[in-house]
Amino acid sequence: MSETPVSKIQLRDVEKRFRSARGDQQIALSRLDLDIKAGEFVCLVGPSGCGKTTLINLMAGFEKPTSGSVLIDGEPVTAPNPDHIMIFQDYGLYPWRTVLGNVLFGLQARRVPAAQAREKALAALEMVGLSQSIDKHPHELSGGMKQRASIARALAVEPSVLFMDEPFAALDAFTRLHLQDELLRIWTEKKPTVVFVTHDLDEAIALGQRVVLMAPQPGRIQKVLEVNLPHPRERTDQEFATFRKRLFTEFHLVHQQAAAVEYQI
Ligand SMILES: Nc1ncnc2c1ncn2[C@@H]1O[C@H](COP(=O)(O)OP(=O)(O)OP(=O)(O)O)[C@@H](O)[C@H]1O
Repeated sequence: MSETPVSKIQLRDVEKRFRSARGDQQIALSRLDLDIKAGEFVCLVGPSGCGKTTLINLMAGFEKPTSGSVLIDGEPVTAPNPDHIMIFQDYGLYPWRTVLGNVLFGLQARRVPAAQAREKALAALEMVGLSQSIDKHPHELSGGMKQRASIARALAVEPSVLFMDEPFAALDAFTRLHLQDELLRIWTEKKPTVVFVTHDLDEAIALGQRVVLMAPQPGRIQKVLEVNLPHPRERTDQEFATFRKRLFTEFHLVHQQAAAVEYQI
């Protein structure tokens, strides 16, 4: 597989409001600015309801901003783009297709000639370690294998951006660590731009070049931290522990502020 094209993402003064069931407006994201470099790996963290999913949905074109602009490579994002792939927590595999059939799907949709599509699909499956399971159906796979299949399906079409919304949240700790390492290996090799939402601060530190800490009410960026730790990042290293302490301290502050707003302390 060749190296993936990469894209840069710019958000300028982005606001997103939703109308609640009662009819009043809720500000999910307020006046948000963010620049993500081409080929960068950025993690979004923050307490529940701070707008992480809303933000990634805006970048992926599933939602439109109420005001402000979301640009990828200078073009406004107005709809989902086949070169910008979203990977969800629930895998999104077609149960009636085999693993290979699932990975072929996106290539067939792009009318890639059959032989070339098969070659690309097999290469992507090899990359995620699923070469032995290409004829299985999703119900025959473990959670980790399903998520690997969905990553292979995304990689096969060589996306310029990978959006990942808590992709490993449903997996056990061992599988999760393993897939984090695999994702990093693939990113190092292919270098797509990656935007990764997680609740797990350790996961964000292990993966991200930058960690974007968000705060709620209204959803906004509280702090952007550069993770200046070389790969592979050992979760037991002193530098990792030091960074973790910094991020947890910041996270704690966000929580305290959110609680103060909620309970009007
Ligand atoms: N379609 C919608 N209609 C109305 N309100 C919405 C909608 N989507 C999100 N919201 C609201 O916007 C805010 C941000 O939600 P969002 O799901 O983006 O947060 P999050 O940080 O991803 O939360 P979590 O970590 O719990 O997944 C929340 O208050 C949520 O209730």
